[in-house]
Amino acid sequence: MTDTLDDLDVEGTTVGVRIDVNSPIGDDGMLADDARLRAHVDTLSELIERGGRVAVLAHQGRPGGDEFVSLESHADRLSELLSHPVDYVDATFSNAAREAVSALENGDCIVLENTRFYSEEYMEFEPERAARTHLVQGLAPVLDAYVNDAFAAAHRSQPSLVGFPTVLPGYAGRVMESELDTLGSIEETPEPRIYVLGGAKVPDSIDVAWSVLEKGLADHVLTAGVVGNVFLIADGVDLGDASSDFIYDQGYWDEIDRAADLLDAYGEQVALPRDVAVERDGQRHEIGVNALPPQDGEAAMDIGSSTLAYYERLLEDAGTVILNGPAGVFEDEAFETGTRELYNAATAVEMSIVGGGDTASALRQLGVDGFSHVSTGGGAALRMLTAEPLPAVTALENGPTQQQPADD
Ligand SMILES: Nc1ncnc2c1ncn2[C@@H]1O[C@H](COP(=O)(O)OP(=O)(O)OP(=O)(O)O)[C@@H](O)[C@H]1O
Ligand SMILES: O=C(O)[C@H](O)COP(=O)(O)O
Repeated sequence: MTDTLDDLDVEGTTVGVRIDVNSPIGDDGMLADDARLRAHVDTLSELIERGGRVAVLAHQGRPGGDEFVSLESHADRLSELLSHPVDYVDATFSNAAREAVSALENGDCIVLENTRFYSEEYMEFEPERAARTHLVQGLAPVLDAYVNDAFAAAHRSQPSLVGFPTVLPGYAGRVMESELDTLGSIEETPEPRIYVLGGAKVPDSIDVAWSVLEKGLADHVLTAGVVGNVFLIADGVDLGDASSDFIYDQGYWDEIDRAADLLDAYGEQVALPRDVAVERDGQRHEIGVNALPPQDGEAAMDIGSSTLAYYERLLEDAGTVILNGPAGVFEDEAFETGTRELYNAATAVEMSIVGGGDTASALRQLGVDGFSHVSTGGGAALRMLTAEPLPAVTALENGPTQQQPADD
């Protein structure tokens, strides 16, 4: 169990708060979607209202990527969402950062620079080593406590996530607390338990499928999206050149053998699409698996209505459903049906849990809601849903094992 904000004496305490606001960025280099910022409003408002001195730490994008930008527009948007001034400081652990943090008064909030502007932050370390990085050694001396609210990054063993709680008392923020409460007790959720694996991250999904079937966590795994296409090919279905080329181009060709091995081991429990939707004459056209391959150039873009009916029947008996990844190319109106209908059917299950950032935005776009829990995390949620520990949570649970570096 980790301590939470209920265990922290906030007033007058200088708190480093790690949040996950890794978001889509527009062509102008500015924040294009604020969903992840909204998620942290409760934690930050509570710390501000309780008189904390709040220094926010977060990453944005990956080095070299288009979304690797500063957190200045995030700070502006946070200020609007919190209805409270939030200053931006373009430093993370230098003298300038330390001075800004030391100057905080009760109820003040600042956002420090993108942690990944600093190279060690993009590496994974054991917590003790992470605690010796420049970021932690530079900033920890001016902090009294560390709050981790960045559930969506908790599968990364990076300095801002595992280093600070190794030298400072650590607490789970409200997002982290709610995610751990729901996803941490997956073994106790009502059975039968069904995992629906769609989307495009085929290797991750196959890892999850193996893990939950081996551990006896899943009664059934339903496949959809690119994941479903890979399983169909593994089952000997000819999906045609367009879908096969797509899978090959994504570097997922070897996954077909892994999917085939999984079908050999757990075929009874793994459900495959019975039909797919392609684009023909500018319209959605459904083809039964027995009538495949499609015509030249046609790709399987969604699951079809027979698959939906089949999956809906399986979901009727489920106690818990865990879903990750859209069932098709939901961005295209002709191929959003599978995702909308399947996820709608899932909301009727006693316990319905959704993981994945793209999935959450697909559901917002399609207007589907009513789930028991929509996770803020993609990779982190998947890892928890297979009952695997998250390094950042383990570091919080273990508590400080090293002395806080001194401010000299
Ligand atoms: N049949 C298909 N062919 C091609 N692309 C597909 C197909 N089905 C789904 N997709 C694509 O999968 C993408 C989303 O998959 P992804 O695995 O990234 O979702 P996610 O797990 O919610 O994401 P994350 O956790 O990274 O936020 C969408 O862009 C969608 O268009
Ligand atoms: O968006 C995410 O899944 C988290 O912020 C982690 O980002 P990363 O995959 O770049 O480490």
